[in-house]
Amino acid sequence: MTFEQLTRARGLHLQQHVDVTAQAEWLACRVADQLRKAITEKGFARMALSGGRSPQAFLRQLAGQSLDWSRIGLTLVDERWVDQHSADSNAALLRDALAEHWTQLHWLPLYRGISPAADAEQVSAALQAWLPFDVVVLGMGVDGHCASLFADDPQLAQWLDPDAAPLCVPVAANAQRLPRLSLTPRALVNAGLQLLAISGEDKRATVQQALTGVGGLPVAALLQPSLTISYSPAG
Ligand SMILES: O=C1O[C@H](COP(=O)(O)O)[C@@H](O)[C@H](O)[C@H]1O
Repeated sequence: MTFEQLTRARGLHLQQHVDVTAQAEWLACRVADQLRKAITEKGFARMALSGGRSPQAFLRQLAGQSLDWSRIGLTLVDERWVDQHSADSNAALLRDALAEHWTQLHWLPLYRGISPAADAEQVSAALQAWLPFDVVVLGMGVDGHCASLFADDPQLAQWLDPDAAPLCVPVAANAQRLPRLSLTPRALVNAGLQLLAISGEDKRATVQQALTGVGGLPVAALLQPSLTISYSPAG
């Protein structure tokens, strides 16, 4: 089956873009519309965004949207356990991209500087009052990790449990990566708007593999029928 056929068969939506610029514009408009809708209906909106290298163009476009930022709560789907001065901080990526709105919006940090386990507990408690999110924008590594849910994490099965997983979990360091904090599918599914933004043939091949159920890829746990996959060829 082709990628298009597979996504359709699994009940997912697929939005394809001619390039990363068109993708960033579409994502920003779609996210802004959903935030406005939530603000109109409830008086506030809450969203969780991804870090990494991919979201920069989307975040720049989002910063240019006309929104009442004082009614928007923002957090991350994952974070390296580093403070916001580190080049590895996902919080710094969002803060820099949304600098003009930062003092208005309500920021819920994942990193709190106590310990990964204690920080995850604090975030899980805080998220109780935030869920379900109005908007979740996921990214994905070419290895199929999503948020900071990694295939080689010995605790992955625990973190993917849709009923019993904590909302935010500490992800242990290994030779390849720093300690991290990650939201789990229990926190990330059921959002009003759920997007997975990927770019490039290699990431598309990874999602295709996850859709066929091969390889135990963490992203597979998030490929729910309410999800829209936004795809562009690499820029
Ligand atoms: O580690 C991470 O990687 C993924 C993908 O990042 P990218 O650099 O390939 O865009 C990202 O979604 C996640 O938030 C980040 O912490």
